[in-house]
Amino acid sequence: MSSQYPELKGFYHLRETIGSGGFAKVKLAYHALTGEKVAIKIMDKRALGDDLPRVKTEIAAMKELCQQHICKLFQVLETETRFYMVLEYCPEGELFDYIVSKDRLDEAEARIFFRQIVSAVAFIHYKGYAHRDLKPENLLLDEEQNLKLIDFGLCAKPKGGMENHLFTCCGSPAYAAPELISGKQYLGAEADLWSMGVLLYALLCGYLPFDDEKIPSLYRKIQSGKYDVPDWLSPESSILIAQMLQVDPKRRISIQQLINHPWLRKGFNIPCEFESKYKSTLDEDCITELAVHYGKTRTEMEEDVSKWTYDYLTASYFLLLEKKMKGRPVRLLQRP
Ligand SMILES: [NH3+]CCCOc1cc(-c2cn[nH]c2)ccc1C(=O)Nc1ccccc1
Repeated sequence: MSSQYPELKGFYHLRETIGSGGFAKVKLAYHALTGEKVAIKIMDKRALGDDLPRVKTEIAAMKELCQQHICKLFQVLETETRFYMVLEYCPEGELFDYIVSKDRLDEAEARIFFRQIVSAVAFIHYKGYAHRDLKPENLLLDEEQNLKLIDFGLCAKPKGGMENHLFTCCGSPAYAAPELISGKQYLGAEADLWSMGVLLYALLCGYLPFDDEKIPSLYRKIQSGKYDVPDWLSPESSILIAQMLQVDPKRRISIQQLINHPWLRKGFNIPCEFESKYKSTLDEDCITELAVHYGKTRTEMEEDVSKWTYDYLTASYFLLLEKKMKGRPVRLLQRP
């Protein structure tokens, strides 16, 4: 296997393919130095064709977006023919499959997931990004059933901030906002809020609010803003969904209002926190373990790690930190 991916030899032990979408293949792998599992997204440059800029967009975004509900990027490798992105492993798969397996979620369970989705989206908006492809296939579950947002290939960081308009029509039709599919200019944050309304509906109902095999009739349904309200939806759930699925983006609820919404606070009584739980200071135990392994002083190791080059050292630091956050020993497997 590694002969096919010589660049990974000695650094990662590749295992089975765990996902593939279009131009990318995602494989389970073990990070050799820590023994931690990772997901490696492998993209062939030739197969990417015009989609090559999407990879650059995704890499640049994921380097900036370190948060507990965003799939963590650990390392980037580029060769003549390929890109590799070493990512946080989410063993419980897509939220999409979880919803299908349960038909639909009850309000309490939907609320736990939706708070995590709001946390991730509020964070990327705060950092000046719009995701633009929010859907259950792009929300993965880690071993503690926490959601991790993936696929920033279509995200946008409008120049001059989130108040500036976007033009590209993109994302998955069933989750796309009316203003986005009507070819008008739109605000990324407002389009993401619509997609989150479709997501919440899918969590609570187990099917989509707007659906049709033919794209033109799907678009008409979206632009009508009319959808079925099943009798199992509580009045509070229906009100929140209606506030998000407002055809006029100016009447649509904002992320700031959503964070404090009574439906989201029910049973929690605290707003959705979206600040990153990742500390900006370096963890001493991880630095010490790496310094010993590489035969450097702690100061030298702090300088090297602080460059955040997203090479094997960056991955080793983050994965040691993951071990620590999961209460495992902060130890590298191979001692010098
Ligand atoms: N719908 C998800 C299919 C698997 O894709 C991934 C899985 C993981 C993953 C799995 N475990 N941990 C992380 C991390 C990233 C991706 C991903 O970005 N896939 C993708 C996105 C756009 C185009 C092509 C592929």
